Amino acid sequence: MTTNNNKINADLLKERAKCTFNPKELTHFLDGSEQKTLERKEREKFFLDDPELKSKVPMEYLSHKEKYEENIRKACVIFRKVQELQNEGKAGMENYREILGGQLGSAILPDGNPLTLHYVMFIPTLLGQGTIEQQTEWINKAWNCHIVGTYAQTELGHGTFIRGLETTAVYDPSTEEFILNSPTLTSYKWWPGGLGHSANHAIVVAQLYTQGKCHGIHPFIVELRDKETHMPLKGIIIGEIGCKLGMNGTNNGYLGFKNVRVPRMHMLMKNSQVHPDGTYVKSPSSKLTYGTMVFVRVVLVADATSYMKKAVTIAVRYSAVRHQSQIKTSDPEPQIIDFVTQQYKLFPLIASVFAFHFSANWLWEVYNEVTSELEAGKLRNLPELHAVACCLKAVCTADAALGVEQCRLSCGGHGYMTSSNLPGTYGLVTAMCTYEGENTVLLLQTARFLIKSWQNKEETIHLDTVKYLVQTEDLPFTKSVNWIISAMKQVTARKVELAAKHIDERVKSGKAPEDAWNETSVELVSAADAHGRAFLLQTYASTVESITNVSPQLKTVLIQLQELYSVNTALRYTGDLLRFTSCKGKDIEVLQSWLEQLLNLIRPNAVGIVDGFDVSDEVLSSALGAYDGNVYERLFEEASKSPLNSEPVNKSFHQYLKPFLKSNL
Ligand SMILES: CCCCCCCCCCCCCCCCCCC/C=C/C(=O)SCCNC(=O)CCNC(=O)[C@H](O)C(C)(C)COP(=O)(O)OP(=O)(O)OC[C@H]1O[C@@H](n2cnc3c(N)ncnc32)[C@H](O)[C@@H]1OP(=O)(O)O
Ligand SMILES: Cc1cc2nc3c(=O)[nH]c(=O)nc-3n(C[C@H](O)[C@H](O)[C@H](O)COP(=O)(O)OP(=O)(O)OC[C@H]3O[C@@H](n4cnc5c(N)ncnc54)[C@H](O)[C@@H]3O)c2cc1C
Repeated sequence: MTTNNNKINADLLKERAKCTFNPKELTHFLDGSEQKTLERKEREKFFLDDPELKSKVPMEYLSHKEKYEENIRKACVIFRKVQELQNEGKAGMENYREILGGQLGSAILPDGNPLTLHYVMFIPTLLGQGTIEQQTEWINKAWNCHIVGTYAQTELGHGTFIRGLETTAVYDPSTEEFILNSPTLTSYKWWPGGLGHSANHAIVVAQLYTQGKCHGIHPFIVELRDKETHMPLKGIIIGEIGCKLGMNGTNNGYLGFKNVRVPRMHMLMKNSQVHPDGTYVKSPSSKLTYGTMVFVRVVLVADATSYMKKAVTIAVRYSAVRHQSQIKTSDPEPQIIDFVTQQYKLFPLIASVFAFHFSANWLWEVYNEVTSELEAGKLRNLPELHAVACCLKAVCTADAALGVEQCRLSCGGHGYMTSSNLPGTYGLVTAMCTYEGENTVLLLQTARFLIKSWQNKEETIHLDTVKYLVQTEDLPFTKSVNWIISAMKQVTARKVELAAKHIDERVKSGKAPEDAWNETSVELVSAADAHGRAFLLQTYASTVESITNVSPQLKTVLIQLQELYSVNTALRYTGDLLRFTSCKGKDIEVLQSWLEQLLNLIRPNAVGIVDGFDVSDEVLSSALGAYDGNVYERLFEEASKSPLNSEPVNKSFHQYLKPFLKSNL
């Protein structure tokens, strides 16, 4: 998509003129500093200005096969450039976050990157699960892309219940090898990104058998394809799984094994080991095998934020440019952003970008702290990290998927155009609700931790993220963010208490604990969701309160957005507030009118705030969302790229339509 620098849309000019703060200051705040903004822009330029990373034809007009071929071409260019950055000593986490994620990554490869799994799961698993010797052997090869890997865990029959995986790895002490097999159709690996035709290695998660005993699932490094010819190696059955709702460039694959032998040292042995004679040494915690999933859940919260930033930027700018209908018959057609229902659709989404951003930062820091502790053999904080990562991943990706769809709907018919980039963005975001742990399943993991926390009150008081469960009180209603936070905590605590009580009652009535859990699971999911909301609200409030290094103008906007996020959350949970706190119907009316006031306060700054997100036109890739607001020109320009418009009459007219018309004469 080209950028028209000539003319800025008059409505956008007006919007920018009335903005009460400096959007650049917001950009620096979100990036972390002015220097970090410069680095990000330099990085974007480094990738986006490369002619090799531009497509001649819009990707959506390519066939499935062509799409893959174009994607892998670009992915190789991207990774070569990533290596260049590495060689210049610029291998920071931000490079990977942007080039693999929803910001820069999805601009260059809007249908997903077939090599993402190499960096996001293959290398992290080698680092997290390999011994020092294994890392020495594999990391350099992987890091320098002498090999390309993926993470093959999910099978046709099992994605969630990984203890039920069926792929087997049986140890043979006579050759000191593992023999991998796929004993059933349902044991075939199914889904791994890049597995179809890109990766030549995989971390394969399989049931380990040694000395006649199964020891559960473990990770193995398996070479899949010949280094030179790329042909599948003997005993490897491999292919691509076909078209999906979105992400059709990620080359997800299937994989089966027929007596594939790998050396003993191809089992990643940092946590548990198999000795040459077949003796098995147990891991200090079987859950350490699940470590890569925790890492990805943590980074997905930040990634969901990037997609939301893009979608709301598109929808808000478009809403400022688009005129439709009438508010007063005497007046011209208003900008659709002046309809309060439109503001209600979009402004809470703007606010949620900040909520996600602050929680994602918090989660990343805590993840790093707990990972250092794990390295030192301290496992104490892993359950709490797992619980909070599960619920933030679930809540933020679910909200992001709904939010992107809301943005699409808010753009009316033009939002349905591929060239708005909202359908494609939805395709990428909705997948996040399923991969790396299906959201309901993850909420149930958090619920498990909440129930245990409720039952062990003495310990819970020392756990930062859940101590409120045993400390909450039902404060009298006030029109304040503090009341909303305490009320949402109260809602969560009462939901956890009730769920615990109902499990207990079911067990007492003779139900097995597992059945009692299942029968209570709707309540459990709801409690975990509320916990996620309370966490987002609290983190938002603590972060905004601690900000001292911004101008009063920006601080005012940040507070308004925080208030909007809080009030909107409270109104989404009206039923729960009335049920579990002493607030009354009239208090809900106060919240409703507060929400309306906030929409009105944010209205003049809406375009300024999304400008402050600083998503460049190339990254936005949207006819509706570009900085200049020349929406209609861009829609036409994109339509002209349709291959059908390359000739005035398509040959099918003579072949089908004309004979049909004639036959009706
Ligand atoms: C070094 C280079 C770095 C560069 C990287 C840069 C990265 C930047 C990237 C940014 C962009 C991001 C772009 C991302 C694109 C990503 C594409 C991803 C593609 C998708 C991949 C996948 O989907 S991989 C497959 C994922 N699969 C799953 O998630 C499966 C879900 N299922 C499970 O997790 C589990 O099976 C389960 C939790 C549902 C149940 O397990 P199990 O039955 O064994 O457990 P129990 O329920 O019995 O629980 C037992 C006990 O263990 C606790 N527990 C469970 N899981 C964990 C865990 N992970 N960690 C810690 N503890 C765990 C559980 O709570 C129980 O505890 P109790 O104390 O007994 O209650
Ligand atoms: C785009 C994409 C990319 C992926 N990439 C990879 C990859 O690179 N590597 C890899 O290994 N895997 C990958 N996956 C697989 C992914 O991790 C799984 O699809 C995911 O973990 C969900 O598992 P499932 O498909 O078996 O769903 P299921 O578990 O079958 O879920 C179906 C339904 O059952 C419900 N359900 C299941 N168990 C429970 C329970 N215990 N309690 C309550 N409800 C339950 C779920 O909530 C859901 O509603 C990918 C998936 C997608 C969509």
